Amino acid sequence: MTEARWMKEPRAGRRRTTARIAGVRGCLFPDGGAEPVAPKSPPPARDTFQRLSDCRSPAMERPVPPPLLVSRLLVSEQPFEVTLTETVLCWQPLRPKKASSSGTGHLSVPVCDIVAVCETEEDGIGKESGRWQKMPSFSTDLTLHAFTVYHVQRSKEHHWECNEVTFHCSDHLLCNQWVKALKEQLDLQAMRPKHLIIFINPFGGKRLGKQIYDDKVAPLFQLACITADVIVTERANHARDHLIEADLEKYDGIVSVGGDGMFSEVMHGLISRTQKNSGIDENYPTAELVPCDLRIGIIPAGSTDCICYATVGTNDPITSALHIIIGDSQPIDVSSVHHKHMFLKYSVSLLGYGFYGDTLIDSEKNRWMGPSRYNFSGFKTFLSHHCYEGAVSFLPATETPGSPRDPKPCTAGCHICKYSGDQLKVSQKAMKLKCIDEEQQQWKVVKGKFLAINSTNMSCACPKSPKGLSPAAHLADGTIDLILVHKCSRLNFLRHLIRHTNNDDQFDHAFVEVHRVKEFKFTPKYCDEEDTDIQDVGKNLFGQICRDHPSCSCAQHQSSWNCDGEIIKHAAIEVRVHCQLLKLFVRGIEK
Ligand SMILES: Nc1ncnc2c1ncn2[C@@H]1O[C@H](COP(=O)(O)OP(=O)(O)OP(=O)(O)O)[C@@H](O)[C@H]1O
Repeated sequence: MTEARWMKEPRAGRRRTTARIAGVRGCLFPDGGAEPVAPKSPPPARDTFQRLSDCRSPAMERPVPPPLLVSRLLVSEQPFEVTLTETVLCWQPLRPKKASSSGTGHLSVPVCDIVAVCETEEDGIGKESGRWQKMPSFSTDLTLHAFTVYHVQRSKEHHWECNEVTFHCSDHLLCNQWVKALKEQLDLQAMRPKHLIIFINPFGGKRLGKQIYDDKVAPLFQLACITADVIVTERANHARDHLIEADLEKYDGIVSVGGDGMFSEVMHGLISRTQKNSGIDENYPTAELVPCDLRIGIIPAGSTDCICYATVGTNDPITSALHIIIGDSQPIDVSSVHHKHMFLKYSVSLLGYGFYGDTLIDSEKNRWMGPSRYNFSGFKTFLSHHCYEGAVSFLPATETPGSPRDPKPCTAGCHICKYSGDQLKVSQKAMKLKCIDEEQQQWKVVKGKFLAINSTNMSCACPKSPKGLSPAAHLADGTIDLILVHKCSRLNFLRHLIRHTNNDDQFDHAFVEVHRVKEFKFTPKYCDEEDTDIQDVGKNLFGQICRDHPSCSCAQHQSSWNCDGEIIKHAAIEVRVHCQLLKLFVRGIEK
């Protein structure tokens, strides 16, 4: 790996806020201007939850660590006292009034938010203007010594940008000392990936995946010295098949460039590979799946990018690339879907029968329309107003704090997810020891005619529905929010759908019920002929309900399940959540 040195042209994804400077002021410390660096042993790797508390307010919440380096350097032609500790780089103006007009804006950056540090080549010629810049009178040397720190800058609506600040030093030795000290601190950020495998779907969304990666993401990875094996997919399931066979030992993470379907493919490859390595049979519905070690990053380049939006708060490729670079890590729950004793799919966002299943089936016929196919097919499905008769059996999540009606959403560092993750692991072990039979737990059954049956593992927020289908769903608490929309008039259903796009409570309707569950099963009233055992279950559940009532508008046929944007043909399914099975290069939505 070579260090990236490409600071001549400002590129997409990096914002330069500091003015070029043309002079240096002598340092006050006799040994070249820097206080000595005390050698430290590396801190243990910490997950995003722990590192978030470091980043929030290092000075207020914990004792201030001793400085590793202190120097007087120039930033935007103004003298600053610059201090580096294990957790923060800060620069205090020595002439505060002038500093406020210098435009630097940022006076400290947590070390965990630093993307890269590079020595900057300066020769007294303003590289942007091409003209000589005004030199301060004390400068005797036209060759300047500077280094640039690239760091995460929060922008509006959860967007992150890569900002940069350039520090000018009196001599090369001091400059080297700073670059070395900063790089040493970056090397201690043990959660950061160094080598990635990247899959790009060239046909997802508006077919811009390759361009988005080349223009916005690759330069940032290069800056952060992240190397990558890039595979542009040539067919559907290319990424999944590759992951099942490839040597994954050499990678620190996997990146999916595309939409939710592409992410789903990568996720299936990784989960199946992990189970294969551990000798777990995915077809066994109650198998305890083994959590995946590698994290997955999502560079949004699809039509909806719901999974990215619901875990980051925006679908912006640069923001996602920066979360990958700084090594964020957020566990997420995954549901497994089985039909009888056959594994069908995994799901992390929406599993929807009826309205969302029918919309997906129709939208697949209209792929040529691009992302607008979802609006078109959604409208058609709404007009058709099909409802489907069946029975939903579910196991309520009783040990988990929180409810789908909570006013507060799951955010970065969520205590419920952390607590629930720990608790569920303990209770799973206890369950194994005591051999508690699931039959002993309290299953509930809801029979009826449904316009939609939706199960969500996360809020499922997306630009069209900023709060999502289940605004209080948690990313990693080991539960599913099960939303049952019973048969109602078109107008009422429209009212319910509209509430997904505004701040009104979409569950506050008599025909909508929502449950937080660990498992559920759906048995349609009308089954395929080969599903004889499901027909038997159906006979027990339904008797003669509705059989001779064509006017009730129940479709005699079945709908399909929309599983994270992929179609599942079987209507009768069993779904079970696996707490924190997967990790993403995100931190959840920041407050
Ligand atoms: N080279 C390829 N040719 C055809 N299909 C591909 C290729 N690579 C991946 N796919 C498949 O394309 C499907 C859709 O991709 P993707 O999710 O990236 O875009 P999208 O459907 O437009 O976005 P979203 O899922 O967010 O709505 C995925 O199921 C994936 O398996």
